[in-house]
Amino acid sequence: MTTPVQTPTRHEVSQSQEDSRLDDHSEDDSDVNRNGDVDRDKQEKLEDHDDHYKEEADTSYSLFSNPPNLVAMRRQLFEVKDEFEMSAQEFEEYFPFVDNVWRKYRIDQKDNDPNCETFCCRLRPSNQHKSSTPKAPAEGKQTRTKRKREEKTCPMLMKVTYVASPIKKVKVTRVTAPDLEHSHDLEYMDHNKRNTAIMDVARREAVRGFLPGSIFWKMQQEPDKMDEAGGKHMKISDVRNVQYPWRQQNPTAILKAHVGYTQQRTGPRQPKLASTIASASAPPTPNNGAIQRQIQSYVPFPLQPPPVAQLAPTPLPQGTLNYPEHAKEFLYPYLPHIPRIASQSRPHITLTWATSLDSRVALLPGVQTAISGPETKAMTHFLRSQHDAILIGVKTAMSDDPGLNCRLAGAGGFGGPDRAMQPRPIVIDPRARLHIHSEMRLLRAVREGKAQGPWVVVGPHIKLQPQAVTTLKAHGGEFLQINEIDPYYGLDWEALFSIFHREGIKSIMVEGGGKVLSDLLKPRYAHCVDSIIMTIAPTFFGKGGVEVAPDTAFDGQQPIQTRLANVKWQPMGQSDMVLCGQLDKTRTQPRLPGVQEFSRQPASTPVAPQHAAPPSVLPPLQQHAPPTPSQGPPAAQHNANPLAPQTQGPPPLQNNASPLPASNAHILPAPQPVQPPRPLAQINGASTSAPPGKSPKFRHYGVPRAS
Ligand SMILES: NC(=O)C1=CN([C@@H]2O[C@H](COP(=O)(O)OP(=O)(O)OC[C@H]3O[C@@H](n4cnc5c(N)ncnc54)[C@H](OP(=O)(O)O)[C@@H]3O)[C@@H](O)[C@H]2O)C=CC1
Ligand SMILES: Nc1nc(O)c(N)c(N[C@@H]2O[C@H](COP(=O)(O)O)[C@@H](O)[C@H]2O)n1
Repeated sequence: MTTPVQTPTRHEVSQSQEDSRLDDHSEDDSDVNRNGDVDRDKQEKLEDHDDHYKEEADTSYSLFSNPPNLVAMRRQLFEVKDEFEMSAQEFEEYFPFVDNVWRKYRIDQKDNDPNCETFCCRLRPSNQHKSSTPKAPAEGKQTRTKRKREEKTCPMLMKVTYVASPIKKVKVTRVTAPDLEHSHDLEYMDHNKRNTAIMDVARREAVRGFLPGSIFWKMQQEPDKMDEAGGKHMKISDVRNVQYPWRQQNPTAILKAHVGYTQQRTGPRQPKLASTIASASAPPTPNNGAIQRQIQSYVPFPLQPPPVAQLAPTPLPQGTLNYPEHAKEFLYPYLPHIPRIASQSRPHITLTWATSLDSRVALLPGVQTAISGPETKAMTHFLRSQHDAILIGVKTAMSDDPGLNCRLAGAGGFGGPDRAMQPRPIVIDPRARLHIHSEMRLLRAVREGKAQGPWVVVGPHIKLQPQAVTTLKAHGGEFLQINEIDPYYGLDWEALFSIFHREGIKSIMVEGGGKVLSDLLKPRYAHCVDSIIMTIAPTFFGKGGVEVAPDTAFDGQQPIQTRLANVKWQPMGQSDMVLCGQLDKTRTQPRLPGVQEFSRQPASTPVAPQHAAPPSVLPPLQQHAPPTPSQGPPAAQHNANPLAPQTQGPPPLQNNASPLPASNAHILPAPQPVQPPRPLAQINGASTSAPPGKSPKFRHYGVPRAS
């Protein structure tokens, strides 16, 4: 028998937290050049940088202390074929490995023998009344078990009799008839519920302040021990659950990583990048089990819906959407690209929303407003299927009561396998204002098997309602209490994204609302944002609508614009336009080239002094050379509506692997003959033709008003 691992004392825990804080060195993505290659110099610097990660000094120990013959003992305690005896100490050691199979069975008081305990299989139907609201799952149990349990029942009973002899021992006897078996195997129970012993392995590390991702990774380093202990189906969310009470007590603790975990995160920077990625799709080999599992857990949902043949023949729910194959090509360059994600320590971020022409996402605050037509709506659901998570602000959650799931044919709950293609909804709710109740659409969708449990991100020192915690957890959701929300400065998005990345979220689709999008459009977050996909509808909402607009930013004293690069436009449906692009991270153009062209002031023109732009604002004109015609795709591609019936095959596509066009030149009208520049005064509206002595009442643009 092995010695149980000592749980560290409170003092040891806090000491080790103090000793070993994990500095987060999120890299920006500029080390990956346009061809997707990692820049060598930058790579070397980053590798040096990584040496400064503070990890636990020695984490080379094993997390497991499995007793001998564990596989056989678990089997014996599961089947209870014949009566057998073991020492009471042994029973106490082995039983926690099978308590996901057995629970205590209440028998009548009169039959109660104080030396006997009866256990029934956890699938034995209970006589107690079942409440309609789901209960919080026991630690380590997956909520989806609930549905399976309703399908499967098992009558098995066993009895444990304590015998007082020189050494205390137990007699384990089957109560049910000898020919009666469990209606399921042991693996079925391991799949549905974790046993206490395997959860204790995670718990011991959790209370030492390790990151859930790191604990999970460390456990997977010993896959055989994990399997023999019944942990084959363990998930990172189990580790998070087991750490939850400790996190509540230690809200300010900065979690640390095991040696090797951070290297694993940054693994692709190491020379074996190509083979590591290749192994994600290779069949498992006997000696790469640990790596295989790890990579599988990081691979986002399948990028394509499963082939139709795999879909269940049952009728699809009402509202199931389809997005045609040929229309997807246009979006691919802007979607998460697994090898690229693997080379960065933050998730791929796509900002995507539907907007009016005056940049509003809703007619009024709190009013959910349909903007997208049916085709662009289906596109949104395709985008959802391509990301690990969807993120929204709490006001969107409160006003829209959204489902935030993927309703495309082939997604989990829409003809596809369990939760396939379903992203994790994430709500930013610093003050825990969202009322969590079982009838909200986010949770209803989970119960219907059509969504993942949502994560609600709250700020530090928030007292959570126990009922809200219970309800959320019962639906596979989580409250994530994080320090990266400051009540004054707001959220540190970069830090938050890096946390998500460590929690296994490798791509996030940010849907809104106005506040969240405006925040992420600020130049200071440009390095976190990979793509922008907007649906623009030909409508104005007016100034009372919910606006998406970053604050005006300055570079020194100069105002700077937030400009998109690598832009593609695509008409879609009756009247929508989809715009894809990336935030221009170079910020070399303080003004639109056209404005500079018009603003150039001929020496002879008199200019009203109050409207003259300070010359220093204007960089030299030649910096803005017009894009060469070869930079844009042919105009025909731009005009093709991908959702129009396909008569001659799909529209011409861009090669995903090639760099995106560097400008939006292809959407501009054909070049006009060059006109001599007009005087600045006309453009700025300081009409030089106002009657002498009178200042102009209105500003006029274009042709000066006749006096
Ligand atoms: N057309 C479209 O595509 C979409 C439209 N919408 C619409 O947008 C509207 C909601 O937008 P809006 O009112 O701007 O609200 P948001 O949904 O952006 O939520 C804003 C709230 O989220 C929290 N939050 C967001 N960002 C931060 C941050 N950086 N730091 C700290 N807290 C943050 C704050 O919560 P707290 O106040 O508690 O501090 C804040 O008030 C709805 O009407 C919805 O219908 C939404 C999504 C998409
Ligand atoms: N793509 C798009 N077009 C619109 O017209 C919209 N109003 C939105 N809104 C976003 O979608 C959420 C609703 O999602 P469910 O359909 O309930 O799953 C809403 O909350 C906004 O985030 N999007």
